[in-house]
Amino acid sequence: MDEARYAWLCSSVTLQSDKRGFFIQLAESVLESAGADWLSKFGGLKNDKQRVIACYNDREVRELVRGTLANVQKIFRSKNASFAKTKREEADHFYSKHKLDKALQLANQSVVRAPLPGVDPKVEDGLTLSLCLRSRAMILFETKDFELALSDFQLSLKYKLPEKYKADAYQMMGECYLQLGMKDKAKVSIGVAKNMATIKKFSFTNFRKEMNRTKGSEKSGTGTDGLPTLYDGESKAVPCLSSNLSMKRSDIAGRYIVANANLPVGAVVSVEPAYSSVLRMEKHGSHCLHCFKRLKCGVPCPTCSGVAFCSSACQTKSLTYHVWECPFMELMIGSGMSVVSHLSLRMVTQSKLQYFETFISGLKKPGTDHPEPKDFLFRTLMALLLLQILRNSGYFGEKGSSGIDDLTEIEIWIGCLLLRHLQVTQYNAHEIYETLAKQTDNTGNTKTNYMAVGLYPASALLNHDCTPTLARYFIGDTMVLRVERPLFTGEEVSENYGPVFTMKTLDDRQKSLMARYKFRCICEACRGKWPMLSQLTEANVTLKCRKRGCKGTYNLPIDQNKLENWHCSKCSLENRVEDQVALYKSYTSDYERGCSLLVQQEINECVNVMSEFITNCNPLISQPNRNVCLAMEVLRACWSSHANFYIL
Ligand SMILES: C[S@@+](CC[C@H](N)C(=O)[O-])C[C@H]1O[C@@H](n2cnc3c(N)ncnc32)[C@H](O)[C@@H]1O
Repeated sequence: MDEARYAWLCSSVTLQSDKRGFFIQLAESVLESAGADWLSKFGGLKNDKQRVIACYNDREVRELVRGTLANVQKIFRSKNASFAKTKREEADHFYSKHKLDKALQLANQSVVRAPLPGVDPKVEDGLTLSLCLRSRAMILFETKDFELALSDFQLSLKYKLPEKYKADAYQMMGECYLQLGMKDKAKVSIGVAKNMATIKKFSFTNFRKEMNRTKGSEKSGTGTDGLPTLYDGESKAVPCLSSNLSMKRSDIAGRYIVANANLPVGAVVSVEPAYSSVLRMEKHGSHCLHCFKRLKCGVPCPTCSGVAFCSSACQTKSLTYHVWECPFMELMIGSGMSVVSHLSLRMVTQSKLQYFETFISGLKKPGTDHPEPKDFLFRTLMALLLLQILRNSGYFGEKGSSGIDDLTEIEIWIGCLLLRHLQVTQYNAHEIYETLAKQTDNTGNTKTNYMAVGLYPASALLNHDCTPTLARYFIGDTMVLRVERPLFTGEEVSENYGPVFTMKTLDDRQKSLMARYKFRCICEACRGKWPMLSQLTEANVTLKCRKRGCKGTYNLPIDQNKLENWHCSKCSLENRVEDQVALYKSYTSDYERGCSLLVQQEINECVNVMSEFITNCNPLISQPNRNVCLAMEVLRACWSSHANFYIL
């Protein structure tokens, strides 16, 4: 495939990931009907405002664009009380037979589809949701998931659980609190249950016994946030980065980050919550829409059946953006838009219109020029599609227009902002993933599961290197970066954008970085044409000159019977090869010990041993080295087990 076509494909998937979506049809029809002259005129426009207005108003494209946008309507997976009731009854049936897995699966379906109280009064007096939540809570109580059971009982009460079930619900909640070690809350809950006139079977004597049994085991209600702390505190200049990093600029590579102190392996140099992040649409059924935690049983969205949350707290936090997006979710899926496009929309929906109005004037500057008019045209059309969703959702309130009327000034401005987001997110968004491990596997083999994308303004300042200096993992949508080889004052601190030299050929790396990020990589691995891991053997060892700071190296001969001392070609110093080889052998046995620790699941000790191995090897041998590469891989896997980690 020629380079231009490859670049176009790489760029277009950042906009539209599903080829079958209607967006691509719109974009291609506009391209065809507009003709070459209009496209060339469009390519010459100087700013985003002109581009948005041209695509919406120009005679050559107006009918087609507005005609398609007129079809942007609320399409989402709605609630269905009768369906929810049927699923709940099936769940109850399996619960009574003690088939709890099946019961929970059906109860989950019932909860997601049940409408809010009163929406469909014909079915169970409009109270199906509370009944579904109650049924699921009973199942969860039986499976000893007391926290989840408690949350479902609470929600069932919030959603108007019928009187006759209330006393039971409070009693069960009391039991849940007790099991969770929260005796004070248990007392209150049981007290409420006791006072309810309808209570029949509750025995306060039993409760007292339980209270005494759990005496002294009170757990605190809150935990720490589980985030690691930054090495040597936070930088004042770039929040979320360690104080040992600073930003520099170069003509070729723009802004980049350097170490302003020596940094050991394992130092945490960035802990950054996402400025904005979006769950991939494929994961809506399995992960919390807001924090990306895996769902065992989701808290439903009050309006749609397409997404779920791990807790009421996440559901509440999502209200800022999900109210605008929720009614259009199926339309967005049908359009085929990419998660990066969705992220561009989320960067608007997560804040109120008034927030953007405060810096309108700042964005009136001309947008950046783009070399490819077709790419720009497609991005502008996507911005208009996202804008139309906002217009029809009521986001603009009285400042907006409707349908396919002319755009108001503020709508044009938000259209420009969306277009700006669509341009920058493709270079700056990070994939967010979780690590999957098999319960039965003790080889340390894990799989990464790509769940979401996020924007991290501080960490996005890091440039790419085909041999990363940092390992990256996620806790929720917070990104953590850790040093994975010793770094010295003044050295560049880099990330890896995907193509690592161990896995991809030089040609593939160069092609994909150019197509996707528009730069030619000149890192050490690229300049030195380093072989991939599959071509690196244990016998490939390059020794470093022992003089501090000297860059001289020596390739150790494969036949180690003929070892001779070597003179550095840079500084002429004589290096005692036998000493160096003996040292390397002793380090290699540490590496092997690290591998067996991994197999024994001694993660912390494994991290210590591998970190020491990499640190020791650093002054002795140079990259590429098979064992060092593998040790870095092991470190990445171990660290990510503290993060979004899921055992299958
Ligand atoms: C996430 S940004 C990194 C920060 C960027 N340098 C800046 O000034 O905002 C990605 C962009 O940085 C540039 N970049 C990243 N790594 C580079 C490298 N190794 N050499 C040259 N340019 C690079 C490319 O323009 C790329 O699209």
